[in-house]
Amino acid sequence: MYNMDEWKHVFKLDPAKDISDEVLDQICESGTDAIIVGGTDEVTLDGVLQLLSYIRRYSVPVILEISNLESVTPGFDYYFVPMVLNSQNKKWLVDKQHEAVVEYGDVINWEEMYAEGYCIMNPESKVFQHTDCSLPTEDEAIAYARMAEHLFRLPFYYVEYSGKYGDPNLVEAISNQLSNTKLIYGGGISTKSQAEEMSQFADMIVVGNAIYENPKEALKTVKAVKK
Ligand SMILES: CC(C)=CCC/C(C)=C/CC/C(C)=C/CC/C(C)=C/CC/C(C)=C/CC/C(C)=C/CC/C(C)=C/COP(=O)(O)OP(=O)(O)O
Ligand SMILES: O=P(O)(O)OC[C@@H](O)CO
Ligand SMILES: [Mg+2]
Repeated sequence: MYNMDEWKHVFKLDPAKDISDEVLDQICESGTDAIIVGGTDEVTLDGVLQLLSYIRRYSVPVILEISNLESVTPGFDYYFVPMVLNSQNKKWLVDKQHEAVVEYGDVINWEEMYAEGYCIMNPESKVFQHTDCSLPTEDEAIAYARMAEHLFRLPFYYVEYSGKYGDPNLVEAISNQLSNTKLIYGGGISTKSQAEEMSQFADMIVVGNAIYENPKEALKTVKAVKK
């Protein structure tokens, strides 16, 4: 339906956070390639449905990044399924996903599902703590990327700095290892120049918190990477 290979910029909206209709309209009309709906905690079915019905008035593709089973609903274009590669607890790597497939395996439309191998690099972030991660060294993060590409053949490897701007040198080093697996970078992008810098290396950049903190600047990140 859509060509994800061409996506360079996505906004991530958190169903647990308040946003005005005005900002939501601007996000949907910004020219971004897609909108991801997702967050770490307090993601409810009500919150997800509210965002979905609003975004659906626009033509922008909309993806649910699944954080819990209770908030999964039909109606999205795609579903991204996180697998946290640097979690110390296999619950966040494979068990939660396995539980979902045991229960709903017969009704899943696999064409809509895309796995994301997450490498979470900010120890201060909620998601790092929630999923019991350990901080990888640069070499270890590169090794996860190699596994994502060559062993697991994942569609996406997600370098996640949630809430903090990350290290462009690491993102560059990781990008040099990936050919088929797409590299997603997210975390702390709040200006045009940060968006430009990370999109030199990542296939797709994700802008989340800046939407809530400084929507005017967040909107400018779209043009910065899509010139
Ligand atoms: C379409 C349909 C109705 C289908 C029915 C069948 C069905 C239910 C299919 C689902 C199949 C499936 C395999 C589901 C997986 C279920 C699941 C619970 C997987 C676990 C995912 C996981 C590891 C979650 C942990 C949290 C996490 C990594 C979330 C990702 C998003 C993320 C990193 C958010 C960061 O949050 P952020 O915004 O930075 O946080 P702040 O609030 O601090 O800003
Ligand atoms: O909220 P920020 O820090 O922009 O991060 C975006 C995204 O990677 C969060 O999952
Ligand atoms: Mg967020």
